Amino acid sequence: MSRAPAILVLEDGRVFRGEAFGSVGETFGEAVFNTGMTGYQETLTDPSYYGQVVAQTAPQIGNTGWNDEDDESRRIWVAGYVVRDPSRLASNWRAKRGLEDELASQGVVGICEVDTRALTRHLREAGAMRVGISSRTTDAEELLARVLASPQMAGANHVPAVTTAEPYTYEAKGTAAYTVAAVDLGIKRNTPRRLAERGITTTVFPASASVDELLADGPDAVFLSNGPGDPATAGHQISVTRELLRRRVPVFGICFGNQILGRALGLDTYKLKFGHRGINQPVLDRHTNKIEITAHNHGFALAPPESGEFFETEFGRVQVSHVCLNDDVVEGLTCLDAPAYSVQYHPEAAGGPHDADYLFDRLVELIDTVRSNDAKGAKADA
Ligand SMILES: NC(=O)CC[C@H](N)C(=O)O
Repeated sequence: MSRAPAILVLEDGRVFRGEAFGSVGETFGEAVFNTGMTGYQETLTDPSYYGQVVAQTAPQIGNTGWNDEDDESRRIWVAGYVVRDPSRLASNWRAKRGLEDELASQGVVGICEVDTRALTRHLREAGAMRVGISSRTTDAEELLARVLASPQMAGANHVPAVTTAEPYTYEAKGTAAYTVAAVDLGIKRNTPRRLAERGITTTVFPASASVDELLADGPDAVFLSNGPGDPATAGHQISVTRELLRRRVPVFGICFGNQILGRALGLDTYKLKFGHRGINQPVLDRHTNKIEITAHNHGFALAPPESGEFFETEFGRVQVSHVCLNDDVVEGLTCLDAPAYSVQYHPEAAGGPHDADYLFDRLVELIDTVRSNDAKGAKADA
């Protein structure tokens, strides 16, 4: 297959030359790398990647084609895609078409035949930065000028671009025992699916939903999803979360949701040098002292509290309940005096291992505890 020449230019001037992959054109975003050996369809359709140009460190991508089941949302969200060697064959019983056809039909600009190992090592050394990919020009200087004029990830509010316009409901499987209101900051389909398996009916709300809208049908808990952009821009959701904490509504947050809960509890967020993106990140759960292998996709993180594992907030004591064993990054919070907890990674996986699935069981346990305390309280009042 003959391909047009393409170039990739990083904002520090480093240039990689390759060939056009997917749509022919030009695109800009934050250059990041994902280390997953599998799961490229889920990666491409994860709304948390909005605004990012994703390089896959696995050398050959596309082997299992594209199917009709594994999309994690309604479309591909990455700003651009970088691979070493596109598979010439799509071989899987579920494949409906090839990866490149899908990229082209969704207008996603990519580049292949790039030394993704050298690119990744460069990003690890120099940190995540802006990048441009073009199959319209081969002039690196000209593209660099446009890269330098493109927007930064720090300070980016990308949630409005990915959130649902209208609320929708995902029904529980079997007996419906619980209801959850989910704030869609860029939710992946596997989350309501995981909740449904536990008898939870989930209503997914636009990110702009107010506390009253979220609580109108009396849900048992509120879920804060993953999502793209800088958590420092999520002021509305942070104040919604503070109100939920005040009203003692159970809250569970993942990824962006963990950053929102943390900020609502008074912690700061900061940008990691190059982030965590992959499906084999070791995390310690301090509740059980067990290590789980987890799926990550985050470029920001919660700043560790000065007091260490435990810290005091206006909502009571909080524990840093999960930490990443590669670099000690805060990976989860548990409120000890309020019904709220969160993790920085992806218990819904897709792609990735299922070690963290227990976190959805914890939500059911939390709701049951709150329900039985409420029942006791009502009895005591009577
Ligand atoms: N997957 C996510 O929710 C990512 C959260 C946030 N956008 C970050 O990069 O850290």
